[in-house]
Amino acid sequence: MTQRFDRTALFTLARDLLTGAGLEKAKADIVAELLIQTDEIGVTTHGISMVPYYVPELKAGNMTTTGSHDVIADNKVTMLWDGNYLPGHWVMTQALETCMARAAEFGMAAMAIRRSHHIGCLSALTRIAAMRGYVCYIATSDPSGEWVAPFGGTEPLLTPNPWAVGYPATDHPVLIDTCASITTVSKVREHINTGVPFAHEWMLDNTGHATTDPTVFNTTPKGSILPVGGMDHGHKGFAMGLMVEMLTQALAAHGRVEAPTRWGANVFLQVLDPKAFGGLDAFKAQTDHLNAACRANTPIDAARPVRVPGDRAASARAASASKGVVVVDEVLTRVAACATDAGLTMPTPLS
Ligand SMILES: NC(=O)c1ccc[n+]([C@@H]2O[C@H](COP(=O)([O-])OP(=O)(O)OC[C@H]3O[C@@H](n4cnc5c(N)ncnc54)[C@H](O)[C@@H]3O)[C@@H](O)[C@H]2O)c1
Ligand SMILES: O=C(O)C[C@H](O)C(=O)O
Repeated sequence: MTQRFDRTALFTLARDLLTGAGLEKAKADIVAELLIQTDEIGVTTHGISMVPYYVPELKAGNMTTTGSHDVIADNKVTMLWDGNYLPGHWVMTQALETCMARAAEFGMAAMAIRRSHHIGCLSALTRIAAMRGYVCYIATSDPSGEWVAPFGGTEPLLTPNPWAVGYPATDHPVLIDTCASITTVSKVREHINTGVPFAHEWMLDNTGHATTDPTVFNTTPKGSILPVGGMDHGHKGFAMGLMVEMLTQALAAHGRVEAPTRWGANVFLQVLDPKAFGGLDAFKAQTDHLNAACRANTPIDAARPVRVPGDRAASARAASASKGVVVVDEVLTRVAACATDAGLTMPTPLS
């Protein structure tokens, strides 16, 4: 079940919950704005859903409430930052602005970031650069997290390790955003909270059997999420997961070697300026052509035409603007409990 809410009311609630837990207002404005934009593009697991997870982090001092990142290295086109466990959405807005400015000057820029806090939905971030005419790649891992076993193994060792590419097209950006595992930790938590098994065998129990049961996360020893490709060709998801850990931790010279125990995010960000290659118009001519050919492809099921990544985000944004922002019941229950704890009133649903 879902309900729709006014975006300003949801933004205000998210911002007030974050400032109430100690985050300085300028940063809370940015985090809350990006969380609501995430809900607006239909990624309900990583929108306002994250606030009840961030609040205890802020209160415990695990998510830093004030201050800035440190620049560890700056070679103009390549950079390394330390995020000091500041809110990932804030760190990423600073990193994106820096990389877009460098890409405008040099054609491309890449940055590794160590010790940010969680950066949320990657396509909400790549979309910022794609809307401004850039190609943007973002990958993230958490060197303190162990949720996904290497293919052929049974012990969780990696994180879901999402990577995303956003790039311009005429109608709306293409937003590819996918984990190296079949699903996310947040989705597993949602299924545990609602008691609903997965429709397919997306999990691996601690004896190496594929299962629909999300609660294998809670066994001792712990089960895990299967890599993309599952039991059949999970070597592909494992390969993607290794790539993301390398880009985000080896380039950041910080990762599992240091064995951090604090929830965090290492990031790799790359921005390319099509103007420094064949030009933005020529770029869009190619992406528009391929997108149109994909959408025109004869579908297996006429009721489910081919969609290009980013199409659903665009239609969800349009529906959010006209009808309000969707919040799923599982999220609403946790956000309402968080609001009650903070002495805040929940907004009234629109429908
Ligand atoms: N910050 C973090 O640590 C972290 C970790 C894991 C995931 N996440 C976020 O969680 C979100 C969900 O990740 P996910 O891997 O479950 O994504 P997903 O499986 O829902 O989608 C993966 C990709 O497939 C596309 N897609 C989905 N259905 C499609 C269809 N029928 N046709 C064409 N394209 C389709 C989506 O647009 C997306 O590009 C992402 O936004 C990700 O950034 C964040
Ligand atoms: O929530 C996390 O701990 C990581 C990530 O956002 C996920 O959902 O997998």
